[in-house]
Amino acid sequence: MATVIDGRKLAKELNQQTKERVAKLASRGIQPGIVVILVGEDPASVIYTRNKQRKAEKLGIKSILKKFPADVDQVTVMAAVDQYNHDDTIDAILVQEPLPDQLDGQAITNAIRPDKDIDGLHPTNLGKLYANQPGNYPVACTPRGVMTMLHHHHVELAGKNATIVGRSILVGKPMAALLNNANATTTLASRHTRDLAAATRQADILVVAAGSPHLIKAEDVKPGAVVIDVGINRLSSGKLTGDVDFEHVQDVASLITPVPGGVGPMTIASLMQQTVDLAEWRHNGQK
Ligand SMILES: NC(=O)C1=CN([C@@H]2O[C@H](COP(=O)(O)OP(=O)(O)OC[C@H]3O[C@@H](n4cnc5c(N)ncnc54)[C@H](OP(=O)(O)O)[C@@H]3O)[C@@H](O)[C@H]2O)C=CC1
Ligand SMILES: Nc1nc(=O)c2c([nH]1)NC[C@@H]1CN(c3ccc(C(=O)N[C@@H](CCC(=O)O)C(=O)O)cc3)C=[N+]21
Repeated sequence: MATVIDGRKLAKELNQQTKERVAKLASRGIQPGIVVILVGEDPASVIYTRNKQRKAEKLGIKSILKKFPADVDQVTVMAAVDQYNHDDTIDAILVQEPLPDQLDGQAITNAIRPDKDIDGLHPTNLGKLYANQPGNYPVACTPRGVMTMLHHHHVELAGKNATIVGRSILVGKPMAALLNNANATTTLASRHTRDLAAATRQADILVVAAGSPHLIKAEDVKPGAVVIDVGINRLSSGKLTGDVDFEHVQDVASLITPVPGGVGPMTIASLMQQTVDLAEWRHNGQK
């Protein structure tokens, strides 16, 4: 029977540290600030955005929500990014995914100042991550939160097989890079993977970020594996569920994250942590 990772508890501990760092900055007259750009009314995004706003306020971080209607044009969003790039009270810019089709998300990401790029999606930051460069730069908050969880539970990574299901630029790809940088042997799977079960069964560490409920079943998991479920799926019953058949996989795994209460709260805590990182780096002149 697996040990269930308590993401809420770990997030609380991390948030406490962040709060103390915010207080230290306050004594220097600095308040970290984040702006979330939300286009349209995607219901999931609205909920996440609300959670982020609430947490920021609790920790003493300035938080702005910049909302645009779903039919906003490229020039208007680019102008907003430019405005926050130059706003000295803003340390972190987050453009909520998904964006409507008429917008060029890549161009918007590329317009964000790399030292305010809280999701670590700017090519400069992605390049540093892939090159495994030392130094201070932002990394996508979900994979960062997963790494914090793994370290907290003393999960050995060097020489282990890690399979990541899902290759988005926000989750799967940076997750694979972080695990590979930590000397795990990584397999990055997608819909094109011929034998997904073979890829997941060889994993000592299995991270699932596909957005498909119950994609991973007990027989897909190596006995004793560490299973991290990033998926957030809303069932027709209204209940939230991950990508892993938790009920059965917990009998096979050694460590497992639940949904809700696993990766989600750690994503938000990591977002807050990294907002303070960005504020410290910028104000200390370390780019
Ligand atoms: N807990 C948290 O903090 C967060 C949770 N999420 C959740 O994580 C999930 C993934 O998000 P995101 O990465 O943005 O999603 P995307 O939809 O951008 O990417 C999904 C990825 O999963 C792959 N995939 C989907 N179905 C299968 C399948 N049956 N077999 C193999 N691969 C598959 C896709 O493959 P292909 O590339 O071939 O299409 C794609 O690479 C979602 O449920 C999202 O809500 C996201 C961010 C944070
Ligand atoms: N640019 C961008 N960056 C993101 O990081 C990003 C994004 N866009 N778009 C949407 C996804 C999704 N995401 C979540 C964050 C927190 C929870 C979360 O707090 N979940 C809680 C509770 C959720 C609830 O109960 O409603 C939990 O799992 O326990 C979920 C999902 C960030 N995302």
